Amino acid sequence: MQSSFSSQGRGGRGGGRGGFKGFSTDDGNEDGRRGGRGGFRGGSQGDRGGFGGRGYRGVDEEVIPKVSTGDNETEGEDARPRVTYIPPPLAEDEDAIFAHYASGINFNKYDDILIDVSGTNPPQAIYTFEEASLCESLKRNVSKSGYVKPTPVQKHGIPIIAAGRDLMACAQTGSGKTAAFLLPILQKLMADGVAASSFSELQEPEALIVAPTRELINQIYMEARKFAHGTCVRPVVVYGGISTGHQIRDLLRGCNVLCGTPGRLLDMIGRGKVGLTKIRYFVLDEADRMLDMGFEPDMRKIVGSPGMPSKEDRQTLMFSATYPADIQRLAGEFLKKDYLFLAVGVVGGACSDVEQVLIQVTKFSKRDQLLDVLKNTKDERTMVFVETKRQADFIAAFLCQENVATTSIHGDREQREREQALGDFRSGKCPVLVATSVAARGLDIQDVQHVVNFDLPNNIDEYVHRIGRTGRCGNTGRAVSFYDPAADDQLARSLVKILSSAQQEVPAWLEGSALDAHGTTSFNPQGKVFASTDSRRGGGFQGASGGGGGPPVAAAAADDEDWE
Ligand SMILES: Nc1ncnc2c1ncn2[C@@H]1O[C@H](COP(=O)(O)OP(=O)(O)OP(=O)(O)O)[C@@H](O)[C@H]1O
Repeated sequence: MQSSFSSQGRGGRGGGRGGFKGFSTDDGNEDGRRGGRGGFRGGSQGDRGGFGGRGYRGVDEEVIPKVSTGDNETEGEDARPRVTYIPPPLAEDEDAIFAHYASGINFNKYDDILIDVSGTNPPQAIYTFEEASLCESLKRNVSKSGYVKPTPVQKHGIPIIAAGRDLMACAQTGSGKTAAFLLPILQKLMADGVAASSFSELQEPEALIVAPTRELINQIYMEARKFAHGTCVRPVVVYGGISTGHQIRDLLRGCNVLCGTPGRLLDMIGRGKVGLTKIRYFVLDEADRMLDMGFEPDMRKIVGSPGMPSKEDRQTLMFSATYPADIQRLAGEFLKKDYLFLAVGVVGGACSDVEQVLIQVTKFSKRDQLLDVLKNTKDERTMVFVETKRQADFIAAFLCQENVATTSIHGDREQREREQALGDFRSGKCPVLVATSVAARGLDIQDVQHVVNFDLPNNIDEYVHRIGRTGRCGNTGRAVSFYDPAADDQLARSLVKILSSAQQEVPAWLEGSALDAHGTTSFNPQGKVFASTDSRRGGGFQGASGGGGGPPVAAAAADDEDWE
C-alpha cells in the first residue's frame, strides 16, 4: 500500500522528500500536486459517491478553471491552473483573537522537569511573566490569552532571547515553544521602537519565522497576531495554496514579522516584494524538519539571499521537540558559535502526559481494530495518522461508510479543503480527522483526546510529533498505535526507549521484538532518563533516534507527502 502510491511519480520511500521539493518550491507547485492527483481520482470518486455529504468528499472535488483572475501570478511553465484560493477574512473581535483552551491538570508538573542549558554564560531564568519585563500591551495580551505562569521553555527561552543569544531549544510537544520565541521578539521590536509598518512595494521585516507546513505557519501567525494585537507591530503570513496576488496585497500593507513556508517565502523574495536587509531575528520552528534533506536547500537559499544579515549580525533561534544529533551538527552552521542549547526533559522524548498504547495487529486487521478504537472514543476528537495520501482518502472514505463523521487532511487536497477539514475537526462537526504526516507537527487543536497511528511512521521522531497532537499544555491524552510486526519491527527498539523514558508500560511482545530486531539504534530497555544532550558535548541519550544511530534523517516523514 505504502509504496504503491509512488505511482504519482514522486519517488518512493526514502528518496521521497528530496524528490518532492521539486514540486514545492513555490506557488506553482500546487499545480504540481494537481498533476499528481490524476492517478488517484478514479479510485476515490467511486468511494465518494456513497457519502452523501457526511463530511468527506475525497481529494479533488474542485478543479480550478484556467481563467484569468487578474492576479499577478505567473502560471507554471506547463500552464497549469493558477492558485486562486483566497481564505475568508479573519475575525477581528477580541473574543476570537484571544480564544484559547485551558491548561490541564498536569501544567504544574512542568516545574519538575529536568532542565539543562549548555553553552557559556546563560542568563538567569525567569519564574513569572512579570519578570519578563514585557511592555503593557504585551502583558495585557499574554493575560488575555489565559497565560498565568510561563512554561519551562518560556522561563528559560525568553531571557535567553532577550539577552540577544542564539538558541537551539528542545522541549516536549505542546509545552509552549511558540510563545517562548514570539514574546521576546515582539518585546524587543517594541522596545527598540521599530517603525510601524506602512505601505511599500518592498517590505523589509525585522523578524522572519519559517515552519514546514501551511497550517502550522498560519497557526504561528495567528499567535503572533494575537500577541501583537493593539501594538504597532504587524505580522504577515505567506504560504502556498493561496492566491499569491492576495498575499502580496496583504504583505505590501506593511510587515514587521514575516511568517512563511520556505517555498512561498523564496517566491516573495524572488519577486522583490520582501527584502531581508533588516532581519534581526530568524526563527526555525520544527527546526530539525527545516534542516533535514527536504528543506535544507531552501534554508540555505534563504540565509544566502541578497541582503540577509550573516549569522553574526542576526539572532537565529531554533525550536523543536526532537533534534537528531546529525541535524544538531548541521544547525550549528546557521548559529553563532556561542549559541545556547536548552533542553527541557529528554531531548526527543515523548510528552509524558500522553498515555501510549501499542496494539499488535496484522495489515488486514487494522480497519476492524480502528473501528473498535473509535467505538470507545465516540465523539471525542481523534486524529488518525496514516502513511500515504491515498491511504488517508481510503480510510476516511471507509469511516464515512461506517457512519463515523470523518474528514481528512493531506498534501493532495486543495488548500480550501485542507482548511475546511481542520475547521470541521476543530468545531467537532467531524470528530475524526484522518491525516498524513502533514498534520504531525505543531498543530495545536483544542480537545484532541486521541491519536491513532493506523500506520506507524518509519521514524521515531515522527511518532513523537504525531502523538504530541494530544496531551498538550498539561492536559492528558491517549495515543493508540497499531504495530504490524511485518512492517514495523525496525521501530521496535526506538519505541521501547520512547515508552520507557516516558514512564509508560512496555508490552512484553514489543520488548521481544526489540531484542530480535536488527535496528541500528543502541538499546536501553530500562529507559534511562537523561536531561539534555547538546551534541557539542558528544554522546548521551537523545530520545530514541538522536544518538545518531536511527534511520536516515531523510526518512523522517511520510514519503509521498508534499508539506508546503
Ligand atoms: N504559559 C502558558 N500558559 C497557558 N497556556 C500556554 C502557555 N504557553 C503556551 N500555552 C498554550 O499551550 C498550547 C501549546 O503551545 P504551543 O503550540 O506553543 O506548543 P509547542 O511546544 O510549540 O508544541 P509542538 O511541539 O507540538 O509544536 C497553546 O494552546 C498555547 O497557547
